[in-house]
Order: sequence, then structure tokens, then C-alpha cells
Amino acid sequence: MKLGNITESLFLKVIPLIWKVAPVKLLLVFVIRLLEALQPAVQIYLTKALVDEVSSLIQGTSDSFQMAMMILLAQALLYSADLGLKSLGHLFMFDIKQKAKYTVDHQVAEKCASIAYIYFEQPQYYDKLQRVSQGLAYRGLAILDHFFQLFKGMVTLVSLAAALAGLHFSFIFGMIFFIVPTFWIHVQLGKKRFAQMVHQTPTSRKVHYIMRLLTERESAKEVRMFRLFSYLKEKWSVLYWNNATEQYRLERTGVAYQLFADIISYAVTLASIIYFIYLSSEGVLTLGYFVALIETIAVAKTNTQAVSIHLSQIYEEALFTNELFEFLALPEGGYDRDQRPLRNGDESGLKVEGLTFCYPNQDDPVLKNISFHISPGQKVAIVGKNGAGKSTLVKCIMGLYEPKEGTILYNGVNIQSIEGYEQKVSAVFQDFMKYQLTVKENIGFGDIDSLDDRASLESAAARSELQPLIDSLPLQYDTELGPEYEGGRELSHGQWQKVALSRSYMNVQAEMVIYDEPTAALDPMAEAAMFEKFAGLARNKTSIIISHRLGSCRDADVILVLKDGCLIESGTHDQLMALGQEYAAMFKAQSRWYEGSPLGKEAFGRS
Ligand SMILES: Nc1ncnc2c1ncn2[C@@H]1O[C@H](COP(=O)(O)OP(=O)(O)OP(=O)(O)O)[C@@H](O)[C@H]1O
Repeated sequence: MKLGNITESLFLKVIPLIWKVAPVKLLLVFVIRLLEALQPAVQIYLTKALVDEVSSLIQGTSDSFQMAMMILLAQALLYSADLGLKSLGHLFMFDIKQKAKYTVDHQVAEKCASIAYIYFEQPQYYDKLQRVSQGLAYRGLAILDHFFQLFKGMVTLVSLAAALAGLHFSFIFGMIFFIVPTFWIHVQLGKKRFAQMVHQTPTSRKVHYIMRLLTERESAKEVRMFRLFSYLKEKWSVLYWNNATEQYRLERTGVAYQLFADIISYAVTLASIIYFIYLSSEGVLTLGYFVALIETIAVAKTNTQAVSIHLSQIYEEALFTNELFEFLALPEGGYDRDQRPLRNGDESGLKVEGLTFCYPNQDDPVLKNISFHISPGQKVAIVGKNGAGKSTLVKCIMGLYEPKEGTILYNGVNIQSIEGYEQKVSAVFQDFMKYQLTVKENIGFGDIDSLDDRASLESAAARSELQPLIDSLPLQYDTELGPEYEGGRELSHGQWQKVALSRSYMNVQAEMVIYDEPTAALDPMAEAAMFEKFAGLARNKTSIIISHRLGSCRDADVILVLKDGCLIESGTHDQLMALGQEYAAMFKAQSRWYEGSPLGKEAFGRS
């Protein structure tokens, strides 16, 4: 990363961002750091005056005891003021960081909500997100701290350099000898640390993932049942030590580099002290001057090291901060709006034409040249074996994925050009959310504007037969669901599915309803009721159901049969049965189970 980029990151991005959230506090911290920075030079000047006064007192050449006391008092006052400024500076910085973290977290969350859904299918996205959240919490905002410390160190050094240069110009070179090696070392280490973090991100995500498997409730059942603890712990341990060993090696290199820099800096200090002793022996320096110079060297040493460390830290933080700004600059919506084919036609309903879709980082398309038309109000079932592409197809229809080729038109318009298209579609996904929040929120999220509309909530709950369960809960609609928080009430999977269905019923404005295996966890009575209600609910809406229970698809107006990403059959149940191919074979295989055929008996090992 070039110096220009670092300055740009610091002055054009980080500081303006912080200026926006806390301008007054930022200015105050700046003033405080300036005052703090000038304090060492004044202290050294007072020390010199004090030592000279005391040495005069010892030699009996002066009776300025009062003067010495005055100087001591001034030093004490200065020291107290410095302590006060430090505490204030700390508090102001704490406040600035809280506000800046809030603002940036907020922007990251907004970005996550607005980027194309397809980003969530890419491991690189999760790697970046992890670095962004790590970088933000622990590093990004530290850049400001380093900047102020750097500023303070520089001001102190300039004030000391002015004093030393007056004595001999070579002290300026001495200071450079202090700064350059430490700076170079820390920049190199910063670069290495950043590169290491980028390359370790996938492994460290895996380490966290396996630790979650070992500790969380979701996985606890299988971990115990399959006795996975030792295997997973071993896997976690290998990955953990892979990263930890690399980090240790880098730290060891860092320590060796630092030792080298410290030796150089000590040599420079020693040379300076020898020179001061020589000047004193020549009678050029008073005792006070000598003491002040020794103190100056000590303070200069600390500050030059601090300056080089803070400079290199700014470099390192800028690498992290840049990741954050790159993340925030990801294109929203993900589609190149100018490239989108915008077609207007008079055909109503949903028309899919030549749809081909490929997941990121994969060469083979998951959906291949699919075309069909659904008229408004039609009931459509999508069936096919596992992995045939059913869920992917509905995600394309919902506008979550952009086709690689082909178009999806709704009432003749490309769905990606339709403002608020997502409100026209209501859906229940296979992996629906179990919000660890109240019943009201779990249902009301289906139409956030009606969250407080009790009548709508009750009507949605009644449609999925959920009302009796809600009535039995301690706080009814205000009962917290899920076991993760104190007082939360856990539901069965089927009950959760009813909650998800209720959520979808909230969106009464939806023109199209999509259900991806909506009854998988429901008992037969609830399933039958759901289909009865669904027929009524979806009467005026286009409805698309994915189901493996082919019996529930019999009444569909159109059944689409997918195989290996291709649409191989479409028609009514009777037409497809008459065709006698994939659908007919699947249907017959399933119906044999209900009719008690030998196939069913074999599966249970009966003769
Ligand atoms: N996020 C993803 N990234 C890459 N490939 C994926 C992703 N999701 C699904 N696939 C692949 O796409 C293909 C179709 O998956 P999809 O979930 O659409 O099938 P499906 O017909 O809904 O299956 P099921 O009946 O098991 O739910 C599968 O081969 C799957 O491996």
C-alpha cells in the first residue's frame, strides 16, 4: 500500500467519518494532544532551572530557596494539568470511538442488507465480512489513536530537536537514527501481519465454526449421538495450531527485529551521553544543562520510538481500514442496472424465458435454459429429485439471484426493473427463520407495517392453526420464542413452520406466493388443513409450491418437473401421468408406500 493511499484513507475517509459523528470532541482531543505534546519540553526547561538553582544553593552562591520552590510548584502544576488532560483525552476518545463504531457498524449492516443476495453464496464475502468486523472492532478506529499519538510525538520531538540542534546539528541525525530502523521494522511487520491475517481468514473462520459445533445447542444432539467430540476437537486443534504457529513465528521475527532496533537506539543514546560528558568536562555545560540534556535524550528516545511505532501502526491500520471502505463501496443491488434488459410486453403473469443460472465460482449451470409461463392466479407445483434446482429456480423468480442468461418477466416487465417487486412476492423458505424474539415479531415481520395490528396478526395465526398454541403461551403474542434467551419458549419444528407460514400470510398485498416445502414438518391433519386454507388464500394469487409429497400437487394447474437443472416435463397431473415418464414414475413410487406395496415392507425389513 502506497503512502498516498494511506494518507487518503486517513484524511479523506477516517477523519471525515469521525468528524461527522463527533466534531467538537475531535477538536478538543486535538487541542489536548497539542498541550500534552508541549509539556515535556517545558518540564525539561524547568528541570534545568531547578538543578541550576539547587547547585547554586549547594555551592552557597545563591539563597534563592524560594525560587527553587516556585519552580517545583510550577512543575507540580504542569504535571497535574497533564494528568487532567490525559484523563479528559481518554474520555473524549472513548466517546468518539463508541459513536464511530456505532456509525460504521450501522453502515456495514446497511450494506449487508442492500448488496445482491448472491454475495451470500460466496466464501470470499464471508472472509471479507469477518475481516471487516474484526478490523472495525479492534483495529480500524485505533488509527485515530495512533494519529493523535503520532501528532503528539512529532510536536514533542520538534520542540526537543530545536533545543538539541542548538547544541550540535549532529543530534538531528541521532534522532533520525532513532526513528528509521524502528519505523522500517514496524512497517514490515505490519505488512506481514496483514498478509497473514488475509491468508488465515478462511482457516480462522473454520476454527470458529468447529468451536461453534462443539459448543452450540443446534449441533449438541448429533455431536453426542455420533460421538463426534474427539474428532471435531482434533480437527479444531490442528487448524487452531496451524494459525497459532504461523502467528508465533511472525511474532518471533518481530521480537528479533525489535531487539536489533533497540541496540541501535541504545548505541545512539550512549554516544550522546559521552558527548555531553565531554562538553561538561570542557566547561561548556552547567550541571542543570547536563541533567536537562540527559532527560531530553530519554524523552526524545521514547518519543522517536513512539513516532515510528505510531507511523507504522497507521500504515497497518490503514490496510484494515481500507478493507472496510472497500466493503462499504460494494455495489448495491448487485445488478448493473444499465445492462438490464428492460422489456415491456402485454403478457400478464410470470414468464421465464431461456433461464440459465450458475452459482458463483462454479462452471456448470444449475439451471439450464428453462422456459415456462404462469398465468395470474394459477397454482403451480415444482417437483423433482433432490438437487434438481427447484429452490434455485424460485430464488431466481423472487429476484434474489440474477440469471446468467435469459429473462424473468412479470406482467411483461423484467423483474429486476420492477420497483418494490419483493413486496409482490410472499414466501416461506425451506430453511425459514426461527427468530429468537416474540410471537408478535415472528409473525408480524411478514408485514412490518402491521406489526402492531393485532387483528392482522390473529388472522394470519388462525390461517395456520396457530391461535390455540398462542393462547396457551404465558404472554400470548408477547411471549419470547426460542431457548436462547431467559424466559424463551421453545416450539416444535412443525410449530415453528406454522409460525413461518403465518408470517407469509401477513403479506396480504402479495400477488404471488411461493412455498418451498411448506408442509415438510407438519402433521397430516395440519398439512391437509394448510392445503385447504392455501387454496382459499391463494385464490386470487399466483402460487408456486415446491413439494416432495406429490399427492399435494395433484390439484395444481401446472406441474413443472425439473431434472438436473432442466425442465423436462410440464402439464397437469393427469397429463403427466398419461405421459408415463419421470413424474409418473415418481408418483407411482410414492403411492406404493400408501398402498402397502412390497417396496414399503422391504424398507422396514419385513417379508
Ligand atoms: N449456494 C450454493 N452454491 C453452489 N451450489 C449450490 C448452492 N445451493 C445449491 N447449489 C447446488 O445447486 C443444485 C440445485 O440445488 P437446489 O437447492 O436448487 O435443489 P433442489 O431441487 O431445491 O433440492 P432439494 O429437493 O434437495 O431441496 C444442487 O446441485 C446444489 O448442490
